[in-house]
Amino acid sequence: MSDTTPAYYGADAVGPFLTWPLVNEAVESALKAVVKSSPALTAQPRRTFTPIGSQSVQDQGLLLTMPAFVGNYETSSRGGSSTLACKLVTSFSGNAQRQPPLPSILAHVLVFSHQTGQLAAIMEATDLTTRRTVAASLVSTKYLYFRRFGPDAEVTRPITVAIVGCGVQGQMHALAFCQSFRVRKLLCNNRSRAKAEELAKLIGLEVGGQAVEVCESSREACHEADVICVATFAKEPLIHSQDLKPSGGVHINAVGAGEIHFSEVAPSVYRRSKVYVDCYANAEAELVGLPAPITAEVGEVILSKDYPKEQDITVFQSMGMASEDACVAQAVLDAISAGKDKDE
Ligand SMILES: NC(=O)C1=CN([C@@H]2O[C@H](COP(=O)(O)OP(=O)(O)OC[C@H]3O[C@@H](n4cnc5c(N)ncnc54)[C@H](O)[C@@H]3O)[C@@H](O)[C@H]2O)C=CC1
Ligand SMILES: O=C([O-])C1=[NH+]CCC1
Repeated sequence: MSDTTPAYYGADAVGPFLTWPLVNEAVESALKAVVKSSPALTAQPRRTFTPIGSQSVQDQGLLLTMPAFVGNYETSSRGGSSTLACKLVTSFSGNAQRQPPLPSILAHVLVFSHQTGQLAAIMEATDLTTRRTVAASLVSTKYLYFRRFGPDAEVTRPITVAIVGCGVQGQMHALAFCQSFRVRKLLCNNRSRAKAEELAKLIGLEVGGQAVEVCESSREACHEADVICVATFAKEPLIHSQDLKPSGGVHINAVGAGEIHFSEVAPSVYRRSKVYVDCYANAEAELVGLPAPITAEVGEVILSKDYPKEQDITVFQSMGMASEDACVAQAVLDAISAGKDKDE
């Protein structure tokens, strides 16, 4: 009888495989796979939210279950690939205040054989979640911002980036944007100044080569930014229309805010913007009340090459989707197996 015990991969085993080329490619595949006209076969039922009620707002938490099957999607290493997975992720926004602090978002992904349904692996996915979310912002910025200026703009065009919210997501966005694009200036703002200062120091140590400023307000951070990444739990808007560069030509990655994804950005911004999402089906359920129509899915833009105009204000309303986790987890598993095959 064959051994049916699933393999367990902890954070240390997964971490070395979460390189930007691997994660970006898997996330771009997922963004394209969910588009209706895509040749990939995707089933991504609505994710469930289980609220964990408590008297204290700080202690409130959520458990999300996120299943996805992505069949016959393109990868550079294997041609057509398929994946069946379910991510279990919790969101406890008070965790950062605990002693010692814990991440607000904690996750595992279960990866199944799409041929037999057997559970093949359980993978720690906290860092995977952070990186795939950042990758969705990187890919969106490439196609929704840079490509409006030409085919090589993501390599040649210098940009000023604002980071609003310098927690786990904000830090990883700052690092990845500075490492992936020509960032001439990085402007950091956080509710508590100490975290923005911590991030400025980290960027100086890890990247260097760009000016880094700590800003007292989100307005100060955003007023000259070409690209803005906002990742907080704020229920009230942090970015207003008058905070943006008067000339337009701004892209916002709206990443955070927990249950109401769009609360960080003011209606005044949405009303002037073209809004893009990772997936229509999730948007229908999770963006009820969004103060603007949705222009397209990011994957539609990648496939159609119908890029925004130079002076447009664009918002990537990132919700996070299970297909991204499934494609990244599968790519990590494939890389682990390829490494094992080489050793044998
Ligand atoms: N779109 C997606 O795929 C994903 C989105 N997220 C979301 O990203 C957001 C940030 O997550 P993490 O960085 O992991 O959390 P974190 O707890 O590490 O960082 C949150 C940051 O936001 C700031 N903040 C919290 N509440 C605030 C408020 N009311 N006003 C201003 N600033 C506030 C905190 O000072 C902290 O620096 C959350 O809303 C989370 O749900 C997380 C994972 C995936
Ligand atoms: O997609 C995801 O994993 C999450 N979105 C919001 C919290 C976690």
